[in-house]
Amino acid sequence: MILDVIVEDKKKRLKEHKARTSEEQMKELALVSERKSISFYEALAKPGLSIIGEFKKASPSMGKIEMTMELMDRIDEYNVSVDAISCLTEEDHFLGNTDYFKEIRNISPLPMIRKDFIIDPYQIYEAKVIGADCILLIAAILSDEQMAEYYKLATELGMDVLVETHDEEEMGRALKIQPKIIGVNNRNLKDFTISLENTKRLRPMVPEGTVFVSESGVTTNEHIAFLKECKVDALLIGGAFMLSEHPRELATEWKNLYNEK
Ligand SMILES: O=P(O)(O)OC[C@@H](O)[C@@H](O)c1c[nH]c2ccccc12
Repeated sequence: MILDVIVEDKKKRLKEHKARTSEEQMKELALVSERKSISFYEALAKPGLSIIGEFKKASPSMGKIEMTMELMDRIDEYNVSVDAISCLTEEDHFLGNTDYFKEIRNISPLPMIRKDFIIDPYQIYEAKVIGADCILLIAAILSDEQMAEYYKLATELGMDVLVETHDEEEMGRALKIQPKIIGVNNRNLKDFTISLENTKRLRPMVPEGTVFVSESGVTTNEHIAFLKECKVDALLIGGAFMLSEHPRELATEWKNLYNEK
């Protein structure tokens, strides 16, 4: 199963990272970091649809993504049309890294989420050090204890957390920690099939006041209309923006479509 492969590769990468900067050092760097986080939560909680625009160079489902524009130009467009940025830092399957993250951090005033497969507190300290405002915790790869512990650690470091779920069981486990932001991934990370029905099915489980994010597979106006019926607070969109030569227009069009009465 691909998710297992990604997590195994992550463990190897983690060893490399720890060999360069020890956990003790990374923790110290995180604790002395003076950067004040920008609220990811607020960016999504405000009235109307919010969009998290993602930057990624590849993915297991899309393969290597041909760049339709320079990184700078893309982020300039995101800066004026979306509410937050997601940047993949996973190296082996998404060709991400922490340097891209920092590069984007330097040219964007928007809150940013570090998108990775977090399985160790080290990555949370590292997220803080590279300037992340939020981290992703994927219920499918974490125990209840890990989810609770990592959520707390990120919060203590001043970051928000997007807890990602994919089915009822994961949603039930995630809700136990009462996260401020919860996401439903429409893509099954075990076999990559996409179903927006996931959002529809799990949406009623989420208590009012919790920010709800629908993630992945959003590519058409029909999808936007469908998700509007589900009443989401935010969408996480990657592929459609990466393949577009005009991500700003697309984001603006979809927001207008969603927000019109
Ligand atoms: O490119 P898409 O289908 O618009 O999806 C974006 C985002 O939801 C997806 O990249 C994602 C959602 N959860 C993840 C967990 C790990 C890696 C990637 C992801």
